[in-house]
Amino acid sequence: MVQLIEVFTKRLQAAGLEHAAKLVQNLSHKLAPAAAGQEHLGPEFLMHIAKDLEALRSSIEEPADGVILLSDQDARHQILVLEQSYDIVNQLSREMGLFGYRLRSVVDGDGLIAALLDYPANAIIMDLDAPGSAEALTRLLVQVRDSAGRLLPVLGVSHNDDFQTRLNAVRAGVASYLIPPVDPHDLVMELDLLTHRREPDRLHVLLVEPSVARANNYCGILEDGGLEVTAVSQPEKALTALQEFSPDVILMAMYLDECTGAELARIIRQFPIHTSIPIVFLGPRTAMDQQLDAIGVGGDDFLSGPTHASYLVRFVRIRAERGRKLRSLMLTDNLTGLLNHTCTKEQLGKELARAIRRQTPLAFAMVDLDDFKAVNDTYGHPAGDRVIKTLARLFKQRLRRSDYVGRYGGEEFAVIMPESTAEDGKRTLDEIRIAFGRISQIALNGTFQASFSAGVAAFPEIDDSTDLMYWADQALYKAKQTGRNRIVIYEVGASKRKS
Ligand SMILES: Nc1nc2c(ncn2[C@@H]2O[C@H](COP(=O)(O)OP(=O)(O)OP(=O)(O)O)[C@@H](O)[C@H]2O)c(=O)[nH]1
Repeated sequence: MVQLIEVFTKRLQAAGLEHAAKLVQNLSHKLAPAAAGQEHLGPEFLMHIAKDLEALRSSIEEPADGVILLSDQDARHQILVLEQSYDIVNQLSREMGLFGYRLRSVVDGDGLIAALLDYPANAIIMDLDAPGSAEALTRLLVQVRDSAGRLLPVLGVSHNDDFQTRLNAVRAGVASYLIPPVDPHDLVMELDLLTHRREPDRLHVLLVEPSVARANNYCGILEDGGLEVTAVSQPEKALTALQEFSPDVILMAMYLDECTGAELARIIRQFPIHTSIPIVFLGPRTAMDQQLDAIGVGGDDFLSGPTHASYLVRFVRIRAERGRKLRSLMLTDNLTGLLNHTCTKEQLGKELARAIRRQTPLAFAMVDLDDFKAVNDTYGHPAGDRVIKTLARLFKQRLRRSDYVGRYGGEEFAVIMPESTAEDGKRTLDEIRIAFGRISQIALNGTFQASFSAGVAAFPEIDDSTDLMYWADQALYKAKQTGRNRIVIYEVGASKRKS
């Protein structure tokens, strides 16, 4: 019997089911005296055994039922957890699973190293007190690095909040340090930061240059320097390119065919969304007066040729980086990092134009947190802010990269889903709604669940962005009227136009 348990435990460990293995061992220790007739098989004892069996059953289930893992995010979302408490692992799996993280747990350092051999983890959460000493922690993390073949971010959890222990952790290479009880939301936030650093997209340059030879020359140099370039020769094409490519900087010839560069700059600056894009004029060294005139009407700088290739690339890169930073400050919401109200509306216009041009569907949704006044009144404004941030994070994780989500108002969001019908949009939002409802929102005076309602409208049924917003809002109103915590599609035929 003892041998049987040992073999079975080893098989469970080999399958990566460390917790199940530990539970089987505990169970066998409890059953041994009963088997030897030294324990009375009363209801209390049997209840204990039943509880252990239930824990064993759930330890081999998927970490969080209903978790929808986005396939392209799987690898980034695999996390190894070194933690001996089954309850803590279970709670983390459940809550973090809602954000798409899949956890595999181990109970000691050896288990951690063994798991790294066949589990492509992207980060480690570990009880820093488990290795026993600072030296053992350092040794373990060196082993981790050797086994993984790369540096994995380690989030440490420790009961010790003193300077020396923190210093030991930093020296061992621990990236984040958390004190229990650990809120799974804090872990998700840390993991998002550590594991979702996206390679920044290449800096994008819009070149407005009527001479084909000069345009080719600039494109060649800038592209060789790692920049992405869209070149147009006519001024009116520049406006369309601006809409479509959102460049980080505009390089513009002083003299264009239909107008001057200064005139085109003035037109560009008439669009509020384009006020932060740096404009650099290209022209001969001699035209000092025109240079100053051009800068006076909204240009940012002047580049007179001929210029050395490496200087040109550095010059443009610096302007583009600054342009991108400014743009992100202007376009995103402080609390959530989502697009702000103005930018969301602009983006809807762009995406709808694209959908009309390509004749592909587009779903648009207005989303509003339910009974949010009561949340603020009962749990306080900071708890309310946290709910807003949690939903924003969930949107970012669950939506595709091609979707856009903006904070439209205080507790109101807008979601743009290109290439999605109203039904597709409803399905996606329903998955997010269900996941959101499962998240425990933690406040100082209690734990609660929050929900949201949404209304969806779509192209081609509706082909105007103001109408899309209006009808999505009407559908949202209906969702609220019919009980909240639901997604309602605007019904075509109810009345197609608002006027
Ligand atoms: N914490 C927090 N609360 C906000 C923020 N913006 C708006 N709110 C609050 O959100 C609440 C919205 O309340 P209502 O418009 O009455 O709607 P509701 O209580 O959510 O009810 P329904 O929308 O009908 O489900 C108000 O109490 C606002 O103060 C914010 O940024 N943070």
